[in-house]
Amino acid sequence: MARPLLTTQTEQEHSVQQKTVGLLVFVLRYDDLLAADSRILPPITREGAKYEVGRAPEVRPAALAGSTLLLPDPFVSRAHARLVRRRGADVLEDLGSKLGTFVNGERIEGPRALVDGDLLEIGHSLLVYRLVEPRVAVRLASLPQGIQHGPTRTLCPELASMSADLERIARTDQPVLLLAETGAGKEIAARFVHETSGRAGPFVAVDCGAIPDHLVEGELFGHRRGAFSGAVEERRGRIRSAEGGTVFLDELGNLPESAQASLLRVIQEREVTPVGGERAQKVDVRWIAATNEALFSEDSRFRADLRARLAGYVALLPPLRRRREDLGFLVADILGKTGLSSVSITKRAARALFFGELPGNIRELERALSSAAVLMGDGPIDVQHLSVVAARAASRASARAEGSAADAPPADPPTGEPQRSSSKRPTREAIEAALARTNRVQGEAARLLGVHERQLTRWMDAYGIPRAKKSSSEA
Ligand SMILES: Nc1ncnc2c1ncn2[C@@H]1O[C@H](COP(=O)(O)OP(=O)(O)OP(=O)(O)O)[C@@H](O)[C@H]1O
Repeated sequence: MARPLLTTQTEQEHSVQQKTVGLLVFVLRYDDLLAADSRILPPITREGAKYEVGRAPEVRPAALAGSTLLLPDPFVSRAHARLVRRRGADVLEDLGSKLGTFVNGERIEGPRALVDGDLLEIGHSLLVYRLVEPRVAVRLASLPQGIQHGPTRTLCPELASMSADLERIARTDQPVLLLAETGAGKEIAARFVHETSGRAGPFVAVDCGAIPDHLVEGELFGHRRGAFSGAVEERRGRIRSAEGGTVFLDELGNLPESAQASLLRVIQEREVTPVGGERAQKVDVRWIAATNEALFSEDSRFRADLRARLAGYVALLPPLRRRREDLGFLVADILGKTGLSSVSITKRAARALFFGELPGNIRELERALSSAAVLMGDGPIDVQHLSVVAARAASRASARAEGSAADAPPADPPTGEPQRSSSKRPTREAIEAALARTNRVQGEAARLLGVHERQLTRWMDAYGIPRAKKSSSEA
């Protein structure tokens, strides 16, 4: 039969997919959140090839045995589902399993072509489907347990390649600029660069948003005794304290304009003049900066020349919702710190926590799991133990009722797009809801509301809302 000239949308999607390879990642089992046995499964690359998904006879890491993908999960049927490569797409079918096969929380009734980022539930196992370029698939499939990224491993293709780049860049003296949403792991990445750099000096973190404007220069560059009222003794300043090591400028977007000019000189000249001092002092430091602001947008107030100096290597770290394949390692890392020997989670709670947006990223996951681990008693973690999920639902409902900006979805990582900003003052309740949602961290609340932190502070002052924490490290 002659092929129609016009292809259907599905066929067009498939032809796009042919340039990519589908990777199935076993992420975690709801019954054992401490297992940390996430792994990338061998990809199906040949047209018509298939594998069946079934229950492993014993508890062992998920693996392909012959043409069967064996999952170490008693809730998986012996012959549960089938994955077939058909016309360039990976198609998932349920094989009449007892508990069904779910994609993004919906039970599949017929064959379902998978798309990038799909979340699969088979029994009590969570898997993520990712589409990647063939050369990335080959590399990742040869490292099924992921690559090291700071304290944990990553299976996320984008982060894995960024992490490999960061490791190479770390050994040079190139400055690194980390762009990511709040709580997405910027400081973890900065420490990773410092630790792999081989630099003998310390890692000194400076939260540029947490220091009052008039003290920033003294804090960074140090000061002579008597340089200003209150300067009762001489201070080296953070930059000189990092001699031979790394200065991590966190929340760079909040650095006051006057300090931006002075910092530019320090980076260019590699010397620091303390406030009130006359002689410049040589410094040898590596610069890493991080921000969740759109520094590259045209209307950014940030100095372009300083940005250019700090942007030796720019890493756009993915938010947690774009790296759900790492949930298994992250969850095991976070819960490992609680000292518990076993932790499980109900399907309902797992969906509420792992399938949601998580605007506070890893920090939000960390807080949610740490408090759930306390509240669950003998377990498992259920929805009522996840106060963050309930708080978000309540805040959404109240924001909807107020018609306020607090209901806005989380922003994507800074891409150079101008940020949303609103000069219209939200209601007092919307501001309170944003503060409650972010555990009263002002920077994060401002981001939720789509405004600069200073704007939020002005609104809080106008309503008489007590000042909150500038950063989460004050928690
Ligand atoms: N791989 C990991 N394992 C366990 N916890 C992690 C991991 N990565 C990050 N975290 C935790 O998540 C939280 C946020 O990480 P981090 O401070 O690096 O994010 P950030 O992007 O710098 O946040 P902010 O924007 O608020 O400065 C921290 O409490 C950190 O300990």
